[in-house]
Amino acid sequence: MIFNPAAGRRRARRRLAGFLARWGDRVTLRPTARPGHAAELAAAAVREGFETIAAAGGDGTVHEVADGLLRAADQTAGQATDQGESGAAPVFAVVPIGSANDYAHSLQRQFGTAPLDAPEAHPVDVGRLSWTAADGAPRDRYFVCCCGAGLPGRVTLESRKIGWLQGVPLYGLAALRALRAAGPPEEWTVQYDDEPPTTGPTQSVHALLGRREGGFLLAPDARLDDGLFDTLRLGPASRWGMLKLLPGLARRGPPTDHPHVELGRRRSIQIDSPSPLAVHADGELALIPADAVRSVRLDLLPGRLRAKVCAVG
Ligand SMILES: Nc1ncnc2c1ncn2[C@@H]1O[C@H](COP(=O)(O)OP(=O)(O)OP(=O)(O)O)[C@@H](O)[C@H]1O
Repeated sequence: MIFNPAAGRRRARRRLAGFLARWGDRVTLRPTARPGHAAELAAAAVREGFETIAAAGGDGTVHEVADGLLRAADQTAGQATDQGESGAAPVFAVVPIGSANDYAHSLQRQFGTAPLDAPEAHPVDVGRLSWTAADGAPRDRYFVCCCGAGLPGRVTLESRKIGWLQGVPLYGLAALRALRAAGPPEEWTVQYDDEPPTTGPTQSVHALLGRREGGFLLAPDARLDDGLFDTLRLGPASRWGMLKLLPGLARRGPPTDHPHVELGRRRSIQIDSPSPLAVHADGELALIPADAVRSVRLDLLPGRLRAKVCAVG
């Protein structure tokens, strides 16, 4: 179990105590020491052969553990295939002790909770964000719940500067600040699957596997195992138009009849922007404008992970 002591505004330790009173004797607990450490610990746990790898934290911890697990599983599967073995990836368990716990919400809603030692886990889809770095090297990042480019990336940047809120109030305030700082929407070219690309003023593009992004219900009907992203593209809404949209987005999801809201279900998205992009993956910053990346691609990998969520407390 990879445990982020900084999750849940540092209330994680207390939230975990009751869980460990029940499961502690069957768990190898590995606390993180810094951001990014959870991915390294997850990769090491795959190489050590653990059958279940749990992320105890919020969505950032879930993201890092899943990314590290999948990356290491790719390597061990390659080695196992070379040696004629099956190389099944470990089960990914979520112990939600963070603030928003968006991924746990979707897992629980669709599959219910499961004990940590139960063998059953559900095949779920995974997203892969890929780009070419400024040095010309290809890079990628797995995500399990959501990925957002443009405004949501800038909202994530703003949220890091606010230490005293969490959940929807945190991301609501961060959205207000990001909107205040934003210029007019730029002309992005977006291509879904093998549809023709379209170019137009775009605030943001979102790809959801789960239902929520930063606590906002952006994809109320999303399913974790349908082989599709629920996509949302926000067009040239004015700041005032965006402000009017936000409360509904938090509670009910995007309107289906709004002229600047484009919804869909797709397997891949290619985004090209004239300026460097801000992109988050599961709420963790994957790209900031200083990275000078203007093009990203998102691909859905169906049933790539076996996952479950455990009840806490
Ligand atoms: N030991 C640590 N010290 C400080 N930060 C850490 C540590 N380990 C991980 N982190 C970072 O803590 C951040 C927050 O973690 P996480 O998202 O799990 O909790 P949360 O923000 O409370 O939950 P949620 O995302 O569900 O609202 C992540 O960006 C992660 O990289």
